[in-house]
Amino acid sequence: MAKITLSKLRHSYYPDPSSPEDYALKEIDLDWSDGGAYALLGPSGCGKSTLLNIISGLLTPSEGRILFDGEDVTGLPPNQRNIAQVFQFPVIYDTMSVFDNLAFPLRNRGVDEARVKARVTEIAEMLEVTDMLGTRAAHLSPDNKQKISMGRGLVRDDVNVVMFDEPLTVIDPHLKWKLRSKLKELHQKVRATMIYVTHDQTEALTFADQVVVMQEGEIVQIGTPVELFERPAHTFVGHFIGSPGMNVLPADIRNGAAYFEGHKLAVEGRIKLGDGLTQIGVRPEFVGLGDEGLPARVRKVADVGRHRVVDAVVGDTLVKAVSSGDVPGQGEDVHLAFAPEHTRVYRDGWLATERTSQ
Ligand SMILES: Nc1ncnc2c1ncn2[C@@H]1O[C@H](COP(=O)(O)OP(=O)(O)OP(=O)(O)O)[C@@H](O)[C@H]1O
Repeated sequence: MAKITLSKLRHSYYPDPSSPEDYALKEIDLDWSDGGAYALLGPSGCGKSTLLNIISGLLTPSEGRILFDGEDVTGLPPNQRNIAQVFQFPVIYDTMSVFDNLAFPLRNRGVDEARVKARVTEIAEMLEVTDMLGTRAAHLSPDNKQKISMGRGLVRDDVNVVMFDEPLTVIDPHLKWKLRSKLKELHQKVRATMIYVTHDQTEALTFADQVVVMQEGEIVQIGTPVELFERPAHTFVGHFIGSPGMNVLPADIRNGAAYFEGHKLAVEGRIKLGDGLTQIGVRPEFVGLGDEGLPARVRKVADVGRHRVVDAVVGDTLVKAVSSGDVPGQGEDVHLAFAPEHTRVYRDGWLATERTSQ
C-alpha cells in the first residue's frame, strides 16, 4: 500500500483555460497516508470522478503531479499504477464461480495456487460469502454480486490503493447499511489505503477516517466526521453535512460583534477582520428552545423519530432547532438560545471566527 500525494493538481477539459470557472479541478494539494480510509464527498459535478480518473491514470491532469510513496506516477498508464477499483456496477464474470471470480486478479498476476486458495478463503470469510464460493456468479443477487466485486478489489495485498466509486448505487436501500458497515470492518482488517467516492454523506461518514469535501472543483474541508460536523470550515460543509444542515443566517458585524435580526449574538471567539458577505452558522442541534434568547414563533414541527425538528421564525428568518424533549406547538412563541461555542461567523462562505482557547 502507498502514501498518495496530489501536488498542485489542476484540470481543465478546455484546451486554453483562462478563468477559474474553466477548471473542473481548481488547485488540489493533498496527502493521503498509507493504510488510511478516505472519502471524497460532494454533489454531482463537483469534480470527484475527474479526480478519481486522474489518480487511476485514465486522465492526465492539465497541471500538477501525483506521487505514490514519493514516486511520480503522473505519466504512468492505469495498468502500471497497481490500483484496484470497485465501480458502481458489479464487474464480475457471470460464467465463473464465486471462487474463480475472487481468484481472478491473483491468477492474472501469476500468484501460485496455494496462495490463491489461502487469500480467497480469507477474503470470502471477511465478506461472509464462504458458502457461495462454489456458486456460479450468474445466480447471485445484485448485492451479492457487488460484494464479490468488492472482494475482487480487496483480494490483492500488493496494490497501492483500492478505490471505490459510488459502490452502493445498485444496492437496495435496506441492504445498504449492511454493506456500508461491512466495508468499514474490511478496512480495519485489510488496512489498505482506500478512497471511497460518493455524494452520500452517510456513506462517507460511516466509512472514512478522513473526509475530503468538494464543491465546484475545490476542496472546501478535509476532516474527521466529527470535525466536519462540529466546526464546518465553509457554509457549504455545514449545509451539506447534517440532517437538517446548519442554519446559515444573515449577519451584520459592528464593532467586532455579530448581530442577527437586530440581536447581538455571542459567538465562539474573535471575528476576523475583512470584507464580504457575513453570515452566522449554527447547527440545529445547538439551538435551544426555552424562555431565554431570541424571540421567535414556531412555524412547523416535524417528528422524525428520535427527535423533533422545529422550524421557528425570528423576524423574517427561518431557524431550525432539533430537540429530543418537549417542544412548543405550531404558532406558539418561544425563545431560541444559540450555544456560543457552536455559533460562528462566515465571510463569503468561509469560517471567519477564531475559537477562543479554553
Ligand atoms: N469529458 C468532459 N468534458 C468536459 N467537461 C467535463 C467532462 N467530464 C466532466 N466534465 C465537467 O467537469 C466537472 C466535474 O465533473 P465530474 O464528473 O468530475 O464531477 P462528479 O463530482 O464526479 O459528478 P458525478 O457524481 O455526477 O459524476 C463538471 O462540471 C462536468 O460537467
